[in-house]
Amino acid sequence: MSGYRFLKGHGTENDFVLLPDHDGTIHGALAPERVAALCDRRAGIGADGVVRVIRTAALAEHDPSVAGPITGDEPPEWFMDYRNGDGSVAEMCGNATRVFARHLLDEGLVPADQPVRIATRAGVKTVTRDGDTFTTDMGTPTLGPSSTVTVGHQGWPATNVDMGNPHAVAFLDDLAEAGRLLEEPGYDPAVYPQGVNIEFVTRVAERHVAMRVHERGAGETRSCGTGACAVLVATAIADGARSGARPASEPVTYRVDVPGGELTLTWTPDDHVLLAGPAAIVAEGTTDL
Ligand SMILES: N[C@@H](CCC[C@H](N)C(=O)O)C(=O)O
Repeated sequence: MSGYRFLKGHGTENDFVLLPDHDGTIHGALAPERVAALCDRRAGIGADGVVRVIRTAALAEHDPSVAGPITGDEPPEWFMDYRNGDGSVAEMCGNATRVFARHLLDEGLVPADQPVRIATRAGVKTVTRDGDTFTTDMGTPTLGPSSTVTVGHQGWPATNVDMGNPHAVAFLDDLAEAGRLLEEPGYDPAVYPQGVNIEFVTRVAERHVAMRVHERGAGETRSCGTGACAVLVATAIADGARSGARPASEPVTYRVDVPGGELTLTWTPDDHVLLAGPAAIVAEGTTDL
């Protein structure tokens, strides 16, 4: 057998090709064309994004800018090098953190009895496991200026929530209003100069919402973990369950339904967002792509 190793995994059907490249010797700078070829759903393996599993020290050799967000005395050994399906680099992927942690645990690359610390371009994330549920501490959300998002001729006000990557959250009466999302929705490039992930949300019940997402660099996907975090923050503020600015005395928890499953989101009193959900590895093999 020739080629290099890959695994295929998903978190609530947000799917990824994992590339174990521990010392950064196989993929060098990981060309965007290779990422796009792997993610191609007809000519490739098919995925929303690629996750390179690489030692933090090895990636820092190719890309010194990754060292910035990973401060502290003990940087995690493993770096989640995330690329969108179009080959672009993304700072963060919430669903991929769970799949990444599961992979490290499955392969014995981290101790089984401790939380898994992962280095990312958006800082260090810690994942804990309880059976098949993986919970990632996604850190503190940042609110930005509101704007308008559009699909065709229809527009909605959107809450701006940064989870390490940018999000615009729009509330709809019915998720079908967003149409087929075959094209990128409109957004204000002055507010989002690096592009944006756009979430469309509708209320289901108290502390329970459903969402669809159009991801930057991937199109409409079946789930988005950082998007679900942004939805929690926007909804909790809209519901008066939490103020963006004021510390809270109690955690606020929402169920967020995505087309690919269900996520549980908690905004803690100390202003962290916890993302909980499943993570699966479904295949592995080798590829020449
Ligand atoms: N699906 C991910 C987010 C992936 C990156 C995003 N498309 C971006 O460009 O910011 C998630 O689960 O958070």
